[in-house]
Amino acid sequence: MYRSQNCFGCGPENPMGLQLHIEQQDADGVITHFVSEKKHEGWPGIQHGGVTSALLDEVCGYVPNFMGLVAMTASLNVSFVAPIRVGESLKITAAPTRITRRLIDVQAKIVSKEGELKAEALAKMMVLSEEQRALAGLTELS
Ligand SMILES: CCCCCCCC(=O)SCCNC(=O)CCNC(=O)[C@H](O)C(C)(C)COP(=O)(O)OP(=O)(O)OC[C@H]1O[C@@H](n2cnc3c(N)ncnc32)[C@H](O)[C@@H]1OP(=O)(O)O
Repeated sequence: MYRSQNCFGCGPENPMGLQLHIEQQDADGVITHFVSEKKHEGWPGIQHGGVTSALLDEVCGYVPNFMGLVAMTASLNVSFVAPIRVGESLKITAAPTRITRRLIDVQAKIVSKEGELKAEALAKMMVLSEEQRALAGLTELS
């Protein structure tokens, strides 16, 4: 399990970030909660799609992270199913659908408090080799 204090998604020291607190839900799944604020707006009153994508990306990143693996998002395919209103409380989950040595496929979802599906994503998380970790400058993680 690795932490990055300044991570845009989960870093507690990033004042511009989403400051998500992500927990392990079961063996491999993860969960977090988020309330959309005015600063996350795109169209008036509606959460920006980039914020939605960042929420999904972050929970996908925590699936390999909880497995003790350093991985990066190789691809993220997002479906924006229904508008997310400013002020809405959201539940965000992710779980692996396929695990191989180098690639972990992850499915993530955002649902409202009432259980309405708002967005979903399929991500391919690439487990970094030692060489790729060094190239990315990620050898000193703790
Ligand atoms: C605690 C903090 C949590 C943080 C969560 C946030 C997560 C993020 O947002 S990470 C940031 C965004 N992502 C990035 O910046 C990644 C940028 N991309 C890269 O660094 C590289 O493209 C990387 C590492 C993904 C893949 O590197 P590359 O050298 O192409 O991989 P390589 O080792 O050669 O490929 C391995 C296999 O994967 C396949 N592959 C590579 N990319 C992809 C892809 N996008 N989709 C599918 N397959 C892929 C290759 O074809 C290859 O297959 P095979 O072995 O059958 O030939």
